[in-house]
Amino acid sequence: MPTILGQNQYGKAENRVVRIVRDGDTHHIKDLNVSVALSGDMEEVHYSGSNANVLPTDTTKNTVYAFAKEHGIESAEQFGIHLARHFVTSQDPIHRARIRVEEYAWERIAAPGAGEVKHSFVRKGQETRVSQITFDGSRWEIISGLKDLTVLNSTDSEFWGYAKDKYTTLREAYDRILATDVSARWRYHWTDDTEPMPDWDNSYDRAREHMLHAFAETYSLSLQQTLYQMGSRIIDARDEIDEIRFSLPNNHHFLVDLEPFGLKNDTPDGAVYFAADRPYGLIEATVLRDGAEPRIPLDMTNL
Ligand SMILES: O=c1[nH]c(=O)c2[nH]c(=O)[nH]c2[nH]1
Repeated sequence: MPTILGQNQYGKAENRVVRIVRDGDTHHIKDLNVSVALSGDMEEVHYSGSNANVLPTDTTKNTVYAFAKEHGIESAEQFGIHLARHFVTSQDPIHRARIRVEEYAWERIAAPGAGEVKHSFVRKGQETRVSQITFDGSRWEIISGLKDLTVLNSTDSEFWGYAKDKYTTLREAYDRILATDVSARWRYHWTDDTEPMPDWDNSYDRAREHMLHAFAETYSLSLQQTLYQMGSRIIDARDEIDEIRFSLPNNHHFLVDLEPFGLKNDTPDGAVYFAADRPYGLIEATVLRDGAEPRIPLDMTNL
């Protein structure tokens, strides 16, 4: 049976880069995990083992560190744009570069007496910022987002009126806990080098803020409804974003049956829940600007 090579890409994954800017004794830290994936005229290396078109993955790693030194890290997106442009424009056989960046946030330790410490940091335990930068020599695709942003509403959430069959045992809920670990990816309208770029950091902060406010302010009849509110709030408020996709586990909290111990656990005040970790409902959807093309992959969580 004849065979042919299908889709392929290669590069160095998970280059951990930490850059410290020392502004007198006040230091600033950027902490990234950068993955490079290149594709182009790579038939020969697969068919015959000729490496003539292969820029070594080791070189892609070195480039990440050299660029961090030479160009700095203004934002994850900007850094990815520099790298993608470099690989595609400097190597003829490379036609496409995809750079994935995870960013870990650090905050200064505030020590009693010393005020804010200028060079001691504690890693923020909250979400991880993520982005994916793709360049094919003419068009850009920038997808940014976050994962593991854990949120909880202790009221203003109901779930009832759902379809029922002979396997349905779920009790209708008129006041439940709604909790999730938000994983979101949004796609920027910007694709063309000649157009002004968004302010990536500001856009991230605003998108995160809109999403949290919508989560807090929505009186929820389902996690699906809350998801749509979170997405549409961002699309309405941020012109630079055309599409946003969410993957939201429903982190179930079940009231514990304490009847065996003669304890009633049916009042909202002091109610005791079992926080289950699995199985969980998984609610996923994309919210689009009207007319925009859906481009964020359905299974986006490793992106
Ligand atoms: O917000 C929810 N959406 C569902 O689709 C669902 N299904 C379920 O069992 N509980 C919930 N909650």
